[in-house]
Amino acid sequence: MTSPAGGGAAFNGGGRAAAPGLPFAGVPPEMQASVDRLLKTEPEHPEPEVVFEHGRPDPDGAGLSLRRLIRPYWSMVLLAGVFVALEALTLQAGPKLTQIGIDDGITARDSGTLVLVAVAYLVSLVVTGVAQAARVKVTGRIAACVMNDLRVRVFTQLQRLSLSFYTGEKAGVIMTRMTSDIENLQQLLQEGLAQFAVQGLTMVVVTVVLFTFDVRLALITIVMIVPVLTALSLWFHRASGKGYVRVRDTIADVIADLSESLQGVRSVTAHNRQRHNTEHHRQVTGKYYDANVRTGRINSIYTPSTQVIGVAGQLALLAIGANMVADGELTIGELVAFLLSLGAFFQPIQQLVQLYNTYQQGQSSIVKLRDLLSARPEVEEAPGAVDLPKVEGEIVLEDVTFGYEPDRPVISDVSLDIRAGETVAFVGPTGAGKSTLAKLVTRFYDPTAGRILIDGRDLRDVRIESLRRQIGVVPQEPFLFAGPLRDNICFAASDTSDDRIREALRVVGLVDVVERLPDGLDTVVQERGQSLSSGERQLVALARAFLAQPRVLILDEATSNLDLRSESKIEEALDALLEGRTAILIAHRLSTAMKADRIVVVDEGRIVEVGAHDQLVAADGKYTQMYATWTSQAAEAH
Ligand SMILES: Nc1ncnc2c1ncn2[C@@H]1O[C@H](COP(=O)(O)OP(=O)(O)OP(=O)(O)O)[C@@H](O)[C@H]1O
Repeated sequence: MTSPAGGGAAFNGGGRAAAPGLPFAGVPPEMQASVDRLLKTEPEHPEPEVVFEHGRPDPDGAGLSLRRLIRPYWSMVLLAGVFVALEALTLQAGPKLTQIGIDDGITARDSGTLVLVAVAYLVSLVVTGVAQAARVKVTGRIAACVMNDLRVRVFTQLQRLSLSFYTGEKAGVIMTRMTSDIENLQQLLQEGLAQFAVQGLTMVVVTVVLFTFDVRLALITIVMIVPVLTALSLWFHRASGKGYVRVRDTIADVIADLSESLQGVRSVTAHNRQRHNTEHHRQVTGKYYDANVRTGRINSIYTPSTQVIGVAGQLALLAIGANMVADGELTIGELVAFLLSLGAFFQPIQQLVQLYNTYQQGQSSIVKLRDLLSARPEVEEAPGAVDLPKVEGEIVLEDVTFGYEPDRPVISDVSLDIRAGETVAFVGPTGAGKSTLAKLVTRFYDPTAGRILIDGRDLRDVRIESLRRQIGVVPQEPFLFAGPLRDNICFAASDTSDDRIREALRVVGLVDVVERLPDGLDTVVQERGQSLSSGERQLVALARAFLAQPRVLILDEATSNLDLRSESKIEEALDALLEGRTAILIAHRLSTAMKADRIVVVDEGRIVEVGAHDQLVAADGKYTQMYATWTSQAAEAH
């Protein structure tokens, strides 16, 4: 489960000398000893179990709870418990030792006892300090382990969920699950729970100590102070509980707004929306500010009030106790010890109430995370799903109906046979449902009625991974990841040789572009591929598809951002790419559609015409009109 040291493997060169001219090729021998020493001090990083399978949802997502999260680390929890008990006990030795020091040392003029008490006091302080340090270390380790497990689980779940989840939930809100919700839990595990135990135990110990000093004084304390303190604490608990819910909700809004404006930065700049966005963000952060001020105000009332009650109580008890000392019912040492313990009695009450809020925040984060981890992907792999063997590529749609919202179908009763190796173009007006049909074929969504077959097998009966391996998609706006261009090109086939990459570059006409880049294939592409033009990004996506060699290819306006020269340059590449494969082209330009064996005209979610270009032009239907408009526009442009 554990590896010797994080990142150690990269440095275990056994003192190999750096190759000349390559300063970072290895660790220089004179530094190896220091590196080994450093690695020994590195903490062990447990390897979280990474299991990703479409058909295996999070096994414990619906039952997520604090208890289950810490259960794998029970031995560390036990150890922390021992340190907590030790800390709570030794903390309370002080007042008792003070009493002995005063009564048996100072009053009795016994310097030996006084020295002994002083030494014992020192030892108790050292033990408290050591126990505290050990407890913090162990709880810190537990929190780090649990958080690491949880982060991997949440990320794996996010990879598993279907596209519908991402259209229904704001990216920023999903981010808060990974940031503030997990951080809340971290705080709870690292300090909260242990403090809860320390303070709880302290209260019990102090109550017992107060009663052993003097039963009457202890009873007076409980009758006089506890009801007032309880009432105040109940108010605080309710008020701050509400306050923290507001804080949590408003921070989610702040992150959501920030993430959206970062993603839409181009549109914001182009439409001069900066001022509007700044004002909007000010309002959103204003609500967060208000929520924080509110909780601050509640804290500012509670903490000093409890202190005033504490001091008033101590004063009253000092007066009562002084009388008892005068009457000879109590020694001075006992009174001082009682008053000291009284101080330690108020603090845990105050802290416990505040900690309860940390606990509540952690619990509400657990609820949110549980919702996320127990969400079932809308496109779910059937338990008996089988690996799809290498397909010929025949695709059949049988009476397919689908709507993103169940009561608003965007595809109605569509039936279509696409032969293996055939190229079919989907054309039709904006919003007709062309891309939706393509998404159904790749099983990004499942039809609400009807079925889709590939080589005679229902898509729902095959394993999703084996299906997607054989279906390549080149989207209109391909996404490039921050990192070397090479990795982006080999996205679907990571162990591709440089020769194959070069061939792909040549075929799609990217050679010139790569040659112009400062580091060629190793040039680092910025996030989302912002440092490349949109046409170049489309070429990268075509190269990806070329390397993946899928049996079925879906090109969603895949060449729409290329100029005519580039498009004609890759025409041959496209022919090579489509050769022998089943292909679906979603086309706005009829010049692209004309390349297809058959054209499918989609309108308002239905197929209205199917046929070869010449047939459809002659049919005097929807396509004839589209073609007439297109030719007249082309003539005008000419
Ligand atoms: N995620 C979604 N949630 C809800 N409705 C959606 C979603 N995606 C698309 N739609 C709706 O479904 C309908 C079909 O959209 P689709 O993207 O398939 O059209 P299209 O024919 O590909 O259009 P275009 O040519 O403009 O790309 C549209 O009315 C659209 O508003």
